[in-house]
Amino acid sequence: MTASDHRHELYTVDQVRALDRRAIDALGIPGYELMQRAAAAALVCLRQHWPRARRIAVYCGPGNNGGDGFLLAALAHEAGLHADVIALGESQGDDAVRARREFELGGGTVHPWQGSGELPLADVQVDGLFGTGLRRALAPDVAQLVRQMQARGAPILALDVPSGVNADTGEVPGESVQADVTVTFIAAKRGLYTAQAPGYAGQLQLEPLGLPESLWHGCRADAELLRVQTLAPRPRQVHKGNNGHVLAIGGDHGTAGAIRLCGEAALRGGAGLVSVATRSEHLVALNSARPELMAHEVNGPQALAPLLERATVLALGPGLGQGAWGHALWLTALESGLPLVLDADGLNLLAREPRQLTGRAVLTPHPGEAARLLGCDTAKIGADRFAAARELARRYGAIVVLKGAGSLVAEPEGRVAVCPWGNPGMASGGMGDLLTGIIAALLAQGCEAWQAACLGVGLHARAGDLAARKGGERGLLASDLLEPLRLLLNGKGA
Ligand SMILES: NC(=O)C1=CN([C@@H]2O[C@H](COP(=O)(O)OP(=O)(O)OC[C@H]3O[C@@H](n4cnc5c(N)ncnc54)[C@H](OP(=O)(O)O)[C@@H]3O)[C@@H](O)[C@H]2O)[C@H](O)CC1
Ligand SMILES: [K+]
Repeated sequence: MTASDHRHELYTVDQVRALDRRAIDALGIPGYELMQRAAAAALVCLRQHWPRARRIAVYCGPGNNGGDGFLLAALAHEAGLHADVIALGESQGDDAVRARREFELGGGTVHPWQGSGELPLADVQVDGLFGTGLRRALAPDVAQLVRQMQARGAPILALDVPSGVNADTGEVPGESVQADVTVTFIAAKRGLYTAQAPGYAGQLQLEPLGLPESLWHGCRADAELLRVQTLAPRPRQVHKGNNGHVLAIGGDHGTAGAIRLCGEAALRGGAGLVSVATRSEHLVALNSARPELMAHEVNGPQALAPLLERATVLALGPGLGQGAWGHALWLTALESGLPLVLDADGLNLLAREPRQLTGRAVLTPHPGEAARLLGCDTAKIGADRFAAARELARRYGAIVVLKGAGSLVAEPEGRVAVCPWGNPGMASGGMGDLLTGIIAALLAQGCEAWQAACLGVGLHARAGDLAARKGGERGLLASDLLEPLRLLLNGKGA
């Protein structure tokens, strides 16, 4: 287990608590010392990000997150900074009480938050309100404080978890601090990377508090962060047959765009050949727009059969519709037994006619499709995306990509990877069609399903970030990702 390994591991709150316990019991490091190390690491982080800060305002909650805040304020005083501390009521727990007393004994004054009132001037605000102990939405008086902190305009450093974010699920049950930087201690909490959390955490920094590697040995993590991966360079003596043949099936009346984006992404994703089975009305447009696509008119299963013979991987669903035409093609495609990526209406048809797809399928639902596949509402999906992704993978016997902020990749045995890339500009039409084509292309080039899903999700999100860095998030179009995708696939680009 190397240092980098556990830095890519994601933990639940309970697992982090087990690590705490282990540090205290097995390594003999008192909890208060962990708090002191956290405060010191947080002050270093603050001065790295805002080296000219002279005045800080520290907001302390009732628990140990608040304790981190009190000790940071005490250290800031010792370092010559001015620290104002505002506290939510009394401190709970020995360590938090001790930390508060240490701040006061050092000459600090704690100002109780009365539910309203002017906040102190500050170059940087420190959020020590709640961390892994948050158990419900922020109360109105705390939500008011958070709104005033945001309105102050000074940057916010969140300690461990932005206050208001559920560290296990990434859900924000009410309001939350919107941090510029979150410094999280000992282990990365899985909730910081998915659901609403990425919009509140700002830049994430993991501080292991100088604990020895042995602490993580044998400690189970719940999930892992995707890492940058690329495919091995192509051998010189290669011909198009070596890189598979993707057959994209979809594009009912009026939805040629979806199947075209999917086919084009499969080409840019490196598939050797890409055919498209679609409505006759789209052929001219497809062939003139992208002649490298082999577009075929398919009016029913009979016409699809010879195309299935030649294909090695299917991309089934973009613009497929749920009518008789789409349903007939969907059934025939599933019966072919070919490896496949199932998306959009291909998923909605699966929700209507559930079946196991063991071993050869990647499903790419957004939360709405996921809800239909599980027979629940999207609120339940958002309440615990990890559980939803795992249940989908188990129930359908497939690799599942649960799309959205912090997309998750899950396999039936329970393994989950989280995508740390992507941006709000990608919430636009066609992005999903692209992902389907990319994953199909990777399957066609010999990746097994888990690797194709992880690599495809990572390439897709990083291409979105590259395109957004170039031209901004607003107005980002799916086709803007095609060029960056090719760069990243070949190990070029940022
Ligand atoms: N894990 C580590 O290595 C370290 C952790 N540290 C810091 O400790 C916090 C976790 O501290 P904890 O005391 O468990 O929890 P919090 O400080 O996050 O919450 C404090 C209490 O607040 C109450 N609570 C929860 N939600 C709300 C709410 N919405 N409104 C009001 N009050 C709330 C809750 O008590 P209740 O009984 O009222 O539920 C909590 O107990 C961790 O995040 C780190 O910052 C160590 O200091 C460093 C190492
Ligand atoms: K916090």
